[in-house]
Amino acid sequence: MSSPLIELIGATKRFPSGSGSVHTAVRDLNLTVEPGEFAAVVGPTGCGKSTTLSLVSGLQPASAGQVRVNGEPVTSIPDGVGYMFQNDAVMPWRSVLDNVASGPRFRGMSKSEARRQAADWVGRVGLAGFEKYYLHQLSGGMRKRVALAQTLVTEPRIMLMDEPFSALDVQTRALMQDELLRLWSGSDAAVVFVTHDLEEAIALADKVVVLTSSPATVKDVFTIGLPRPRQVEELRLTEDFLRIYREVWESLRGEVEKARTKGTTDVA
Ligand SMILES: Nc1ncnc2c1ncn2[C@@H]1O[C@H](COP(=O)(O)OP(=O)(O)OP(=O)(O)O)[C@@H](O)[C@H]1O
Repeated sequence: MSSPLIELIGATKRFPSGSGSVHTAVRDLNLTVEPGEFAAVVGPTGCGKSTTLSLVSGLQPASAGQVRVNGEPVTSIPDGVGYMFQNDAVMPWRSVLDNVASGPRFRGMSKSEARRQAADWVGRVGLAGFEKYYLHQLSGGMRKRVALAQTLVTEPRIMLMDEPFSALDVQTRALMQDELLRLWSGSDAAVVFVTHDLEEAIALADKVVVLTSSPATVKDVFTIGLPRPRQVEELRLTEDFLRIYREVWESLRGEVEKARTKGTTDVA
């Protein structure tokens, strides 16, 4: 049997903290993600969600356990990984087109081919006509579309997304969620999507992974059998969605309460 595209086996991450002690951010975490699967990761604030992503991206080596991508141990940033974070990695001094072309250029593609592919993706994210604009001329939602095109233009096999839409207003956020689902559905990419927002997690994902309060380990994994294609705003009103929400929240709530007791003030 072939191994999953992403595999964390007993993954643990410790960071040095003050006075020579060690802080365990992630402990004995097991997780698999298959090609074409959309996994959302939720957990209390500060529990270790971003650290979990950084293990998959190779930005942080595991202190113990194994992290594999495509069956190979992760020792550096694996090929075929695209990122999208809360703060976009867009360059304000470059036009929309050149921002999107920068990834393929960095990977050695000729300027003309990179721009051709970038123009295609700018169109696919709904920004045709804005190729020559600079970032300050765009709304927050449009900048997010640029970031999405930047991520997708390299046709990643794995998309690591860390609260990419959390800075957007509610309506723009829903639009971007739909947009992400539409674009991802045409690919075979595996997605790991970290969010504080349980509704977002359920609306987008095939499975929702609930992490414990710090240190993060997997508490529960919920399969989300809601049919696709999905329109997130309509989906949220359905009985099935609310039933799943109650079920997952039941699991998450205990961890949020534990985190609060430990002194964390924000909620998942
Ligand atoms: N590079 C680092 N060095 C030291 N400690 C770190 C480092 N990165 C993360 N941590 C610690 O690990 C813990 C988990 O952080 P992480 O950012 O993974 O949590 P999170 O669940 O993504 O947080 P949030 O919900 O606020 O986004 C925190 O206590 C954090 O301070």
